[in-house]
Amino acid sequence: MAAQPDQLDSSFNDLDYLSGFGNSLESEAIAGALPRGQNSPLLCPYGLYAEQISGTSFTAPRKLNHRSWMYRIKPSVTHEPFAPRSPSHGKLVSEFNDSNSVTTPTQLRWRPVDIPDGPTPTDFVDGLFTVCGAGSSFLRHGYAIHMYTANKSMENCALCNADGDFLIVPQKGRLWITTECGKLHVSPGEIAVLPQGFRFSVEMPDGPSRGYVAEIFGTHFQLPDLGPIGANGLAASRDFLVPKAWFEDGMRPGYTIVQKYGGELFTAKQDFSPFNVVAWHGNYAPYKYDLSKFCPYNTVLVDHSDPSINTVLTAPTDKPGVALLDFVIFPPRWLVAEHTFRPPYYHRNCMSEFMGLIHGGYEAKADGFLPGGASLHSCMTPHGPDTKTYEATIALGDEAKPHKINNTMAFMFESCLMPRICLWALNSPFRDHDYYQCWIGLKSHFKLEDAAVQNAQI
Ligand SMILES: O=C(O)Cc1cc(O)ccc1O
Ligand SMILES: [Fe+2]
Repeated sequence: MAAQPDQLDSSFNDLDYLSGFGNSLESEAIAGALPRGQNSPLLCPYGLYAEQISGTSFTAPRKLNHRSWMYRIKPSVTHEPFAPRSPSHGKLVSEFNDSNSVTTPTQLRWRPVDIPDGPTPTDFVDGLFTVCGAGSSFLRHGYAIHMYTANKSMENCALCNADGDFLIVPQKGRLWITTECGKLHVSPGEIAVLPQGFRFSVEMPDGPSRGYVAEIFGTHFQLPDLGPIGANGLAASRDFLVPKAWFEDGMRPGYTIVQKYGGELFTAKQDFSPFNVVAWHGNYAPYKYDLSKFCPYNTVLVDHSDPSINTVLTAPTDKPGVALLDFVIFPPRWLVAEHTFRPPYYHRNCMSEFMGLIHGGYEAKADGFLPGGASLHSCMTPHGPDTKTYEATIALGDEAKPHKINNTMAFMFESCLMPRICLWALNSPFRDHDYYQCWIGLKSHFKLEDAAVQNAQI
């Protein structure tokens, strides 16, 4: 059969996906496995069990309602009782308070955290640690920002996050994620969203791996409105890829389900794989997105656009225009503004900004912000370009020609909630305690003589 245009695309190299954001989709690993005309027949095709997963309350308005139906070999309830995981994890937080985190308005920056090597291999679950966050998964309002460093695949176990949705940003090493809806292959430069409640298992085919995770409680990611931009631009719905049904049958003795519930981990044993869904349909499913597909917008005459112009996904609050968490990127793009200071402006923001770097450099920092590193500028904490960036920009002056920033992919998790910081992050050996030095050298360019000359001319 001749190759379809989509199959020539590099994302389709290995796996085939469904596409679209928030669509109602359906997929059968075996033809005829999806019941027709109803969701819950007395007997499902092939003797499968019908099971619904709800991502919103049953009564959520239709445009916000998320649910899917899975047709599986055994229902997911077929397991022994949950018990606290031993050893307990200890570095995951889902309700931020003074027993597990502290608060500081200081500008924070971290070098990339070392990836474990040597005799104690670490998988995605053990390698995940909370950096900061706010609110509570119990109260269904808030977020947590985690990072992971790991070097081995999860074996005979799956994670289920009852607390919220994970938005995973791999920085080093691919992630092969098996989910109940099927498989996702995610490379650095792509992101994956694992919505609340889905069971998934992460393989690390490249060994040592590192990345960032934003977790949101009580809501889901949406595509941002485009307003006057129009009907196209930024992230296109068709570029979001959803797995096709994939299942495994047979016994898997000692299989462990790890349930993250209220920031704590619980385990339950079962003797079969949770990835036993032969067919599914609905609009609640994991997905991935390749950031290089993003169509960025920017100023074409003067001044610097606010970073919201490049929002990939947004998790809303009930207040219009106020995000629980925006995922914003700073992709390769042309800078063309005339008589304009082109790097990010100096600013204080009522929202809090956590930033990471996937590869390359970041336009506001000449040094010290490295791929795999991170920074946090909390609510109203001043920040902006470092001294080197400021001086280099001014030195170039008005002669700056249109210029393309290449080989870069920085991102920001921006939230209206003020983050508390976990002590292991604040006291981390990777914390850059000299971060403030990058601005200390900013000197006054104020020339009172110019005012005197002008005043004399009046
Ligand atoms: O602080 C940052 O580097 C992120 C950022 C970038 C930008 O172009 C404008 C505002 C902003 O907060
Ligand atoms: Fe900022």
